[in-house]
Amino acid sequence: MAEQEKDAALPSKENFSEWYNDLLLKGEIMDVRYPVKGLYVWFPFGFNIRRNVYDIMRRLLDKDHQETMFPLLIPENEFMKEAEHIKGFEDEVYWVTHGGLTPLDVKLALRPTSETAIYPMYKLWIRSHADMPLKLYQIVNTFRYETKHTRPLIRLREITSFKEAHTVHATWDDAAAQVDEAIRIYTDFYRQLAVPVLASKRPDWDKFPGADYTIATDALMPDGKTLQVGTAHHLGDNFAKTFDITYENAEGEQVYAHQTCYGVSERSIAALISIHGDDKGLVLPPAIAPVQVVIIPIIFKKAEGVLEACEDLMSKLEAVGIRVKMDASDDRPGAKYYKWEMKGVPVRLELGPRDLKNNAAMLVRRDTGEKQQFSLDTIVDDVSSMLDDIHDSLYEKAKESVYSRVFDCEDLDDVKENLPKGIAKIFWCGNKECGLKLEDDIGAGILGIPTDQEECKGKCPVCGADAETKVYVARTY
Ligand SMILES: Nc1ncnc2c1ncn2[C@@H]1O[C@H](COS(=O)(=O)NC(=O)[C@@H](N)CS)[C@@H](O)[C@H]1O
Ligand SMILES: [Zn+2]
Repeated sequence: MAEQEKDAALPSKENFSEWYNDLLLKGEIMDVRYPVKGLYVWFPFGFNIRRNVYDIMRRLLDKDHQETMFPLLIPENEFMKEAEHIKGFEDEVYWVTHGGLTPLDVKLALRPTSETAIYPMYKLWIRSHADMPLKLYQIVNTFRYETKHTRPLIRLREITSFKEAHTVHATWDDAAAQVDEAIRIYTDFYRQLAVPVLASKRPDWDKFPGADYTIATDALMPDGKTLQVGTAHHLGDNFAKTFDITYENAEGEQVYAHQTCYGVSERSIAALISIHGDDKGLVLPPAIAPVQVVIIPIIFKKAEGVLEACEDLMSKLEAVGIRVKMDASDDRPGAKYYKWEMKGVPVRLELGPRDLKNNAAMLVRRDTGEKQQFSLDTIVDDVSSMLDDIHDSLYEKAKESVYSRVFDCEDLDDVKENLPKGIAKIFWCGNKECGLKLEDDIGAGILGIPTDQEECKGKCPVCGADAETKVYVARTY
């Protein structure tokens, strides 16, 4: 790792963009120095976070999904089948045209997402009711020739951690229920990352190409912009008609199946780093921290049993499944504190000769900096409950930060005044021209109709017609 960049201090989180980019290096998350635009390299520490994050996703999905893997390369004739879908991806798809020096007779798309790789196989696998609901997912890399500003973890050209689920159902309603279940799973997934998300139904012009409708989960970033961190799409029978995915119904007729797909990427990691980090570096929710406790032995001339006591503590903590590391290097304690704070280790345990004499150790919380002595007799339970407290307080703080930046607005001036700070809620009559004019006028996007929207009456700020819904609007990544 290039040491020189790591020495300068981390910029303040006030200048979020510089802080974020510098932290990806100092926190050993991703190295942006790979010589292809939009492609980045995972440092092992960052990759360890990724593994913990996707273990949570797998635990949630494996309850009633199965994981599999489809090919990366999609033949042009399959890719070009779904008209809507092509329109959505034709200027983003990478093509493979040669095998070695030999031009391919059929050029192959690098999957930007995998509907057109998977659904020709679903056609072969779906025969009858008994084959549904089919719920498969894969965690793969996908490729999109993004023309907007690329950013590590946020907007990549190779999405390295694309979790895509693709389900098949007998009816439109069954698929609609699955879309709701997908959003429930995502909300739970993000709760475990201590990241609050707002779910809303995207306006029609912003739905996934080829879908009936899209429900998205957005996270609110420190700079007041929202990041779309997960989406679930009701595909109706659009793709089933294109790929001829049918099953025999009770009356013996062949009917088209109904489908959903839903995806999350490494944006999940961008959100947790951005929302919880501070001016000293990463602040990692314990559930995904590669190191949950770092033990720092405070040694003077003679070790006086400190090292042995630390080793003993380490094995006790490991025995209850806590991820613990001891830093017995000959760095000064202050340098050690700086290093492990930068890497977001939730709890630091300090143990010196005096502590040993008092049969105690010092626990320091990374999120609040609070220091407190605990008896060595109860320290394992104290560490476990401290890790739970850290998660809960990170989540409460993050929720508070979101709610304080969602502004219920009466008119467009109100919206414009509040947009730099976060999300605005404003009435909208629902028709497209008003929506596009609204977006144009405020220079921000309509995120959509909140899924937890209660009935309300008002006037569309553009045309004055009656409106029954308020929508979230925000500047977005
Ligand atoms: N270029 C990108 N870099 C990082 N994440 C991305 C990128 N493009 C999309 N994503 C993430 O991937 C999620 C799913 O992408 S998507 O286009 O909305 N949906 C699909 O591709 C569907 N096939 C569901 S898997 C998005 O919600 C967003 O969080
Ligand atoms: Zn209107």
